[in-house]
Amino acid sequence: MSVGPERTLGENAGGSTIKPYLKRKKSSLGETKIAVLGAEGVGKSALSVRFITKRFIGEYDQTAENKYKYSTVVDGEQMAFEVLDTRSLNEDCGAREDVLRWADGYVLVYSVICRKSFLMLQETQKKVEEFRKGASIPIVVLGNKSDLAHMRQVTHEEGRTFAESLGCPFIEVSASEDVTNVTEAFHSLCREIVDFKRRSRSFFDRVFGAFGKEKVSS
Ligand SMILES: Nc1nc2c(ncn2[C@@H]2O[C@H](COP(=O)(O)OP(=O)(O)OP(=O)(O)O)[C@@H](O)[C@H]2O)c(=O)[nH]1
Repeated sequence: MSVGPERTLGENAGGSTIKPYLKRKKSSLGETKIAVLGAEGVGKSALSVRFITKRFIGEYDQTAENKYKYSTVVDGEQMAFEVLDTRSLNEDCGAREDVLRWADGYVLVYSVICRKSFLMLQETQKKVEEFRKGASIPIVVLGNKSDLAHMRQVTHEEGRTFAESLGCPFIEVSASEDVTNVTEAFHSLCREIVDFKRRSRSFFDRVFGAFGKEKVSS
C-alpha cells in the first residue's frame, strides 16, 4: 500500500522523500508516531495541518495520504512527532493493517455534524482493539467541527461517554477556528504514548531483566 509524500516541518524542517510503504521501526521515548483515523471529510487533514503549521487552509488534497515530521517541546521535553494523515477508503476510516502496526497511538476523529462518522468511528475503534489484541492503546477521541453548532448531530455527552468507555481523553475541537485545543489534543496523546512506552519498558525490564540475571548467576 503506497503512502504519500513524507514532509518534514517545524523546527527540523528539511527535504521531502517518497516512502513506498509504512515501516515499523522501534521508536524512542522522544518519538511519537501518530495515525489520524476517521471517516471521509471529518477533518483529518485539517487537524494534522493545524497542529503542525498552526494554520487552517480550508481545502486539502483528498487523494493523498501524507506523513508529516514535526518536532516541538511537550512538558519541557523535545518530542519528535510523525503524524500520518490517513485517507478513508471504503469506509475504513484509514485503519489499514500497516497503519495500525506503524502507529504508537491514534487520534480517532468524528465530525460533530455527522452522526454516521461517529458510528463509523466506533467500528474503527473495535478494529483497532482487535488488532492490538486488547492491550491498552494510547488514543484520543476528537469531535471536530464544533464551530458548526447549528448543524450538530452528535452531542458533547455522547462523545464524552464513548471516550470514557475507552478510558481515554476526549476533546471537542474546531480545526477551522481553534489552535489551542487541537494542539492540546496531540500533546495529550503524546503524553499517553510516552506513559505507555515507559510502562511497557519497565514491564519488559522486570521480566527479561530478571531472566537475564538468572542466566548470569547459573
Ligand atoms: N467548519 C469547519 N470545517 C472544517 C473543519 N475541519 C475541516 N473542515 C472542512 O471539512 C472539509 C474536509 O476536511 P479534510 O481535512 O479534508 O477532511 P479529511 O478527513 O482529511 O477528508 P478525507 O481525506 O477525504 O478523508 C474541508 O472542506 C475542510 O475545510 C472545522 O473544524 N470546521
